[in-house]
Amino acid sequence: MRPLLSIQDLSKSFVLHNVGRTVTGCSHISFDIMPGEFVGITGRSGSGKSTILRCIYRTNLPESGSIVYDSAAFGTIDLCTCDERRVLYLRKNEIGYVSQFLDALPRQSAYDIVLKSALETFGVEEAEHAREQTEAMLRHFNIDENHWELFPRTFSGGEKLRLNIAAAMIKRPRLLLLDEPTASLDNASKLKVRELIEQLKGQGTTMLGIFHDLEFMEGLCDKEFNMQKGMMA
Ligand SMILES: Nc1ncnc2c1ncn2[C@@H]1O[C@H](COP(=O)(O)OP(=O)(O)OP(=O)(O)O)[C@@H](O)[C@H]1O
Repeated sequence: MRPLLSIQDLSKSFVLHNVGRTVTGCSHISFDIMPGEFVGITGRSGSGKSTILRCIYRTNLPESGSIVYDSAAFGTIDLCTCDERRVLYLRKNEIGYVSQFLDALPRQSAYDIVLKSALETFGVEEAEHAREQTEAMLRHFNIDENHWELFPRTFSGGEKLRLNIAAAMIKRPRLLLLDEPTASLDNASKLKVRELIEQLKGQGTTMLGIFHDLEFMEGLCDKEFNMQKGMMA
């Protein structure tokens, strides 16, 4: 079996033109993720964890190294060098990104946020199916039906997060990137997230996650590594 994601010698630094300095994001990172695996990244604030995830999602353009992803549509593809059109396709169809922040338009209902993802997946010609899937997904992630038409700005942290995960999961990503999704959640909501991750794992989703809370990660990861000053410790 080949890895779903193979990262070799990945480095990214940021040039701060205004102060004439270069800051290391991450340096010489190498690891593999096998299909269905859950890999955890730990490390202090500023150690480079999010930089790795953002390089995979190509929010950051990697500087050197390779991120070889085994895509369903394109076969093996290097996310460091592939063209933007393919990156957008993969974001839409294969790679999901969930953070603690809800990235939604201000006046969009919870239902519409998930429906938008569903329509991107199934196409507007399958609108009825997209609606059914949206409702099933909202129920699956315990979003109260009374909340579906509300703007999620007023939602609790846990509700926003569940909505985020629902919108990401309706696309059935082959690879899910979790960027500290439990930050600022209370213990009950963290447990809920853990349950969701266990469910996703059971469904065979491959995941790479950053968590500050080591207790939370206990027994959850197949592999984990620690970051220190941009490098794998
Ligand atoms: N866009 C950017 N421009 C300049 N410097 C950046 C940028 N993004 C990250 N950095 C720097 O790169 C280093 C690694 O940041 P990164 O966000 O990867 O850390 P992290 O381990 O995820 O931290 P946290 O746990 O606080 O989110 C930090 O020193 C940070 O200031």
